Amino acid sequence: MITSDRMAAVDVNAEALGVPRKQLMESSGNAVASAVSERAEPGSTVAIVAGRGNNGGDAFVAARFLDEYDVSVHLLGRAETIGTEIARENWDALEAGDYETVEVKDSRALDLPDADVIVDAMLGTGVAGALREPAATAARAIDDADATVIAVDVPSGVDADTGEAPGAAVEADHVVTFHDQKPGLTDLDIDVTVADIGIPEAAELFVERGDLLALERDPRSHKGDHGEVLVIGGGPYSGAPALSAQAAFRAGADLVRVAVPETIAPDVRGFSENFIVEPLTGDALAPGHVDELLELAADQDAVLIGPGLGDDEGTLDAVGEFLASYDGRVVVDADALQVVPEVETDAELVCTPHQGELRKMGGPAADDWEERADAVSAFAGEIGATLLVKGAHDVISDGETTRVNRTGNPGMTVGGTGDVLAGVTSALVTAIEDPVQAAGVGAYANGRAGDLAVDDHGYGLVATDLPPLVADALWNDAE
Ligand SMILES: NC(=O)C1=CN([C@@H]2O[C@H](COP(=O)(O)OP(=O)(O)OC[C@H]3O[C@@H](n4cnc5c(N)ncnc54)[C@H](O)[C@@H]3O)[C@@H](O)[C@H]2O)[C@H](O)CC1
Ligand SMILES: [K+]
Repeated sequence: MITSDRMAAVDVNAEALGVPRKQLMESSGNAVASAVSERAEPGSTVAIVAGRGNNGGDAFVAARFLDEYDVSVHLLGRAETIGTEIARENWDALEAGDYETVEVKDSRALDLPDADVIVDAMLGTGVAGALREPAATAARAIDDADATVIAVDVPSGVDADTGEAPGAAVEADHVVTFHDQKPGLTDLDIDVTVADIGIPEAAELFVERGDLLALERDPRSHKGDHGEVLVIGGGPYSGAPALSAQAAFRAGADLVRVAVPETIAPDVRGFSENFIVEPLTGDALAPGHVDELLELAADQDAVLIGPGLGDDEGTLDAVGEFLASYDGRVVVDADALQVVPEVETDAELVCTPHQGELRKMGGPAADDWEERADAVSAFAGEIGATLLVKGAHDVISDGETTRVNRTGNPGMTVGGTGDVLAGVTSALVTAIEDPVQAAGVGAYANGRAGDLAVDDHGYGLVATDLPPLVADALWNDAE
């Protein structure tokens, strides 16, 4: 089962891993042609009704595999409005190959032949809202026709994730969907074929640039929409909470508050004028601070607890009490991690241990990353948290979904890069709904930033190089 957002990411990841989209479209088109030939004898009349996106593109490819049929392709619009290069190339190939193609100027002009099979290739996962004209009238014309209707990927007008049709929709007899079943198709009592179109398993497992699509922002958003983060840290160390806070900004947080013991508050303030520093009495986090922290955390979108806390007993008690009473999203890092296995909490935990900290949490040790992926998935399920286990290959899992990140380099063993990753992740869990995807993008961006830093500084990179490069990795790194 795969949602259309994840499908879009996997599609781009496949391309990043060397499988061209054009090849995916060829495979999709081939699968559609197979579905036609399983339901109609050669010589039958096949009418293809195509939209101007890649859903239509799939059917242009299918037409080329249906030479033994009497095929006509009806494009809803003019060829020059075809929206993607690969669909346009496939349309041009039809015209060059003397296939029967019709550009339907408007819905009144759709003149379907008396067909044995109609292929519905108007819209797939790109549909947004109720069907607009001419697709709406075309959908009714398809339903009124006395033909077997085969839908490409999703019946046009149906939302692939919910199965709902806010407006007109094609009632298909059969759907050929690609790569994996779509949630919205399972409730429709229609016969569905899931066609393998050559997307490698790696495109779902490895975090690649397709996963950055999850960060696309609604243009109508406004201040505060993109994450208010509270960082709880410091005590013996002031650099760690400051680095995490800076990293949270660079990963898109709108507001960052930093709650640190008053003894280091001036240092943290000195690090950047962007933070709102909330001084805590004394020189270390203590149980007496918990109520104040819960108040501060109440209207935040995420909390990060751990950077630079130190591990004296009172501090760890305070972490346990905070987690036991908080029910929002919390990224837990560094010394706070050891508290997690013993604490009962309603909070949604995202833990970011390195392998040594994972063992201290009672987690598995496994050198080989594939073994580690399975072991981390099992442990994440056991403790009911999302784990991001750092390593040459970072492993991210919540026990259900497991991702692996391969960006980064040995230069990143320098102190502080973990504080940056924790800060980045605390901002991303406010922007990306699924914590596994958020942590995966966090690991990817942190590693990419490290790779960009090595380009500038070799292995002389330091953690403070990373935060600005994280922003580059997230927003300026399109290949
Ligand atoms: N993901 C994969 O691995 C592959 C997907 N393929 C096919 O591509 C489509 C998705 O293509 P896309 O171009 O993103 O969108 P669509 O073609 O589904 O639709 C876009 C098209 O429709 C217009 N439109 C959007 N909303 C409406 C509306 N409410 N009413 C009318 N028209 C609408 C929009 O303007 C565009 O013109 C996927 O389903 C697969 O079939 C790849 O080819 C194979 C791999
Ligand atoms: K369709």
